[in-house]
Amino acid sequence: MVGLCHLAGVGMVLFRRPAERGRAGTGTVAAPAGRRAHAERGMSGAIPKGGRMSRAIDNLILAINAGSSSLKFSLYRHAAGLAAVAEGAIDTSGSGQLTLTLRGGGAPETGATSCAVTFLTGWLDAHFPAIAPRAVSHRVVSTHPDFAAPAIVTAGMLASLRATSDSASDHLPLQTALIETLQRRYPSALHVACFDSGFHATMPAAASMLPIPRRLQALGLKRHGFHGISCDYVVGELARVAGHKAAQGKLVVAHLGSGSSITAIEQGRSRDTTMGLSPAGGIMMARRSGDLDPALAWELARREGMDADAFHHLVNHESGLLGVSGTSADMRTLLDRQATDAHAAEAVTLFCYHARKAICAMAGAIDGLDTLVFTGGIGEHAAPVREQVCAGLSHLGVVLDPARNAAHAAVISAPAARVRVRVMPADEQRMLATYAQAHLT
Ligand SMILES: Nc1ncnc2c1ncn2[C@@H]1O[C@H](COP(=O)(O)OP(=O)(O)O)[C@@H](O)[C@H]1O
Ligand SMILES: CC(=O)OP(=O)(O)O
Ligand SMILES: [Mg+2]
Repeated sequence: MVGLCHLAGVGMVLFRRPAERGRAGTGTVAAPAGRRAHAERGMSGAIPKGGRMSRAIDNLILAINAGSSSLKFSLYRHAAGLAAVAEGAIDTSGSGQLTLTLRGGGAPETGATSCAVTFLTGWLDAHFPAIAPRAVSHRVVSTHPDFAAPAIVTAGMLASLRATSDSASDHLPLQTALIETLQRRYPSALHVACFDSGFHATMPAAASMLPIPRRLQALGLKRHGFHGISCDYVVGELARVAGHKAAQGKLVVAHLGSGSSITAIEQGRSRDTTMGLSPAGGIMMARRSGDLDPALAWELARREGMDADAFHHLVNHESGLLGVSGTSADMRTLLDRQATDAHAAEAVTLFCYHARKAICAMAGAIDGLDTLVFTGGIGEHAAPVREQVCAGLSHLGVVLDPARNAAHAAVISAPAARVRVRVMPADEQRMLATYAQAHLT
């Protein structure tokens, strides 16, 4: 399930190598920063013909987003706005070779290495050998109590992140390795850590408290939430495309990807979200179970002698779409197979049902719903999933326009529907770069 890659000076670094049958896949933050990400959108660039940018470019920001099934990166030139110079993603989900796909098309490049960090740095060296970015902005999935707002990376911060990396085992080992490697590669750059939970610091106590004894709460055990950088981006993007009033309204964001969560946002602030203490909580995901009956840990300990580490592995790596289908964690594969494979069909049905119930719960948290946004790899690309999720939400005022949904239109709700349903591409990298800009000026 898990591979190790050795990086000079970094030691053994974890990266995911799931043993999966089936096909490998392909690809308290200050609100003003969110608004800037959208106001300053510049031209979308591309690497030059011949594939190599030999001259030095000034004013670059590199944004690094290591998710649980992909390592996404964007290189921006920042001046008045953020102009993308190169954007891509390394697919880390499959059991085969790593592939890198540039945003905007082109054939995927295959890595000569099975280590995503080495592949990325090698690619950057090959295509942008002379650059010295002013900032490198890193997405960090951590629940460490000391970190919420984007901050300059320090040695102390890195040590704390490393010490707690098991709490987000799909993300933090790779993310800390990336910080260390890129610090060495770009020593003159400002390295900024952007915390995925920071956006959720505005959740009220009713949403963030766990109903456990106060003595345990005093240890800092609480619901943190994740995908906050994605949510912050969505709020800013909604303001840009639909106006301030829509962005300040009652908004539910369904970030459906390898990790999936549903978030309730009002007046641009997080009010509740499905992921909690860890990214394994909330709705069913690719390999994560989401919320379970608490008695399950006790039952498995009693019946199978399962210990804490085995339970942690079960709920993080063997469950979700993979566990229910028995064959694949990739929604594309399951949709392809559902007509002929009952377990694949059941996995899709369960995923959509969990997402639908969670949308109702999140609308309950903010007493209504004006806008529902689908984002993330599944949310952006899987029309049948959006259709199944929204079926049964008409009581909230959600009614899809089937043709618009099939076409992945920006607005997929029926014109007369009370709730506006949107599809928005996730762009955590642009948000990361915007946070870094705030540290440069
Ligand atoms: N066309 C598609 N149809 C259905 N699912 C898709 C499609 N494209 C991507 N996905 C799903 O999106 C997931 C990746 O989502 P993403 O948000 O990029 O994940 P992460 O950020 O966790 O790496 C893939 O595992 C795949 O299941
Ligand atoms: C928090 C989380 O699950 O992130 P991702 O979906 O990028 O893996
Ligand atoms: Mg992601």
